[in-house]
Amino acid sequence: MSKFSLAKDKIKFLLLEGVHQSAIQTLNNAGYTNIEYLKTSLAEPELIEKIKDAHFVGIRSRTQLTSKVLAEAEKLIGIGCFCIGTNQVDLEAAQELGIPVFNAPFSNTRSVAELVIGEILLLFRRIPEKNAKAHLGGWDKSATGSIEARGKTLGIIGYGHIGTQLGILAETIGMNVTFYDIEDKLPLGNANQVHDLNEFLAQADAVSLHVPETDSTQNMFGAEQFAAMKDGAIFINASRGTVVDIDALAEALKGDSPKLGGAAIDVFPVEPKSNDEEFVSPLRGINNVILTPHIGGSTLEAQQNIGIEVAGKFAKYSDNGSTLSAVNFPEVSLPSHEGRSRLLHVHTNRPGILTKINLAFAEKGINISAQFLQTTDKIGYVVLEVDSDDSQAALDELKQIEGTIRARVLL
Ligand SMILES: NC(=O)C1=CN([C@@H]2O[C@H](COP(=O)(O)OP(=O)(O)OC[C@H]3O[C@@H](n4cnc5c(N)ncnc54)[C@H](O)[C@@H]3O)[C@@H](O)[C@H]2O)C=CC1
Ligand SMILES: O=C(O)C(=O)COP(=O)(O)O
Repeated sequence: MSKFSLAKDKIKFLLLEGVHQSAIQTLNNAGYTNIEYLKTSLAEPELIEKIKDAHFVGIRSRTQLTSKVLAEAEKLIGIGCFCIGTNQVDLEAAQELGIPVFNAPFSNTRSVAELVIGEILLLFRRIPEKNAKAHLGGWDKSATGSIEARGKTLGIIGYGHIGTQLGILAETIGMNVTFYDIEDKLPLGNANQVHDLNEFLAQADAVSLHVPETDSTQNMFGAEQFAAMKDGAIFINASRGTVVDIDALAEALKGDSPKLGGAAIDVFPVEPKSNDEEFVSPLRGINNVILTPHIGGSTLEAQQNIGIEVAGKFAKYSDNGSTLSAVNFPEVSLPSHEGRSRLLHVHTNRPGILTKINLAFAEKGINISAQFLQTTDKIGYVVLEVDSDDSQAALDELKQIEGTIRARVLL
């Protein structure tokens, strides 16, 4: 093993937020054993301390990987979000540092869709309210305000992986499904896309949000949107807390004749940093409101599959340089590379880099046996294969190329 490629047991993985043990198993199976595992997220100072010697870091939705933290992560080569959302990572800063960010775009989607179906049924029957009364010794046997889901309209905002599955499940219990999305989407089943948000809101008996946290979704739902909903409709948010104006939501749920019939909220603009911290919210104590601690994707099945998926992406990137499905990085899917050395080169995307590499190698008599290139607007990612005897010379040449962000060799 050469000095310029780390042995597998020297490659350090820092896994935070109690990711499933399947992640450790997957890494072990791939030969990676140097793993630090923590059940919690870390506040910035501790995170900076811990991340300094990590080559890979695995997080869930809580850990904030800001540009400041990333700047301190001198050895970091890969980030894994063991969840769907990647808004907790400064993706651009990671890209500029040549660090791919992976996530698990599918594994917990069914869990979220199932939870929302359950919540729709419970809210339509006013179960949260009746359940709370029964626990206090009350007996509210009444049909007032209780309705069936059959024949009602579910309006889904964000018709992606979760929204589409939710729509299919809702149709199986007899609901009509409409959706609102900034993109034109293929409607599944009998779903119907409505392009005007106000028209969409006026039709729906239940509105459920399934958009990512982006600039366009920040506070996209506020007083104006609640006012445009049907009287007595229910509202569900299991996407991100920043999408909804929480005070406006509280207003729409309060009073003697509230605008909304109920709500189920899983995500909040400010969430406790650990299970020991108090949950503070203007929604506490309001009738017919289900509050859950960001557990939409927290099922055993989802967590196990996510562990395998993201750890598998780490291993493929570390072993072969494959970046397939990275969210901030040129995607290259590569076979294993027996008998040859593979060089990975990340550079700022500018014309002529490949020519420079080829010229430099030709001058040194280094034969390139395979070459892969992918680019985004800002960076390019070249993977080259050379004879193992040439790998050190090739790496030295790559590091000299102007615009190089990172270069490393896999043996
Ligand atoms: N509560 C929880 O535990 C979980 C929450 N999530 C959240 O759910 C989000 C959605 O997940 P997926 O369905 O897998 O994402 P996705 O990327 O498959 O779908 C998102 C959809 O929203 C649409 N969209 C984006 N901006 C929009 C806007 N301004 N207005 C209307 N539509 C817009 C997109 O075009 C896309 O169709 C994730 O980004 C994550 O933040 C995901 C998993 C678990
Ligand atoms: O997958 C997502 O985006 C989620 O919000 C789930 O986050 P978590 O892994 O439960 O912290």
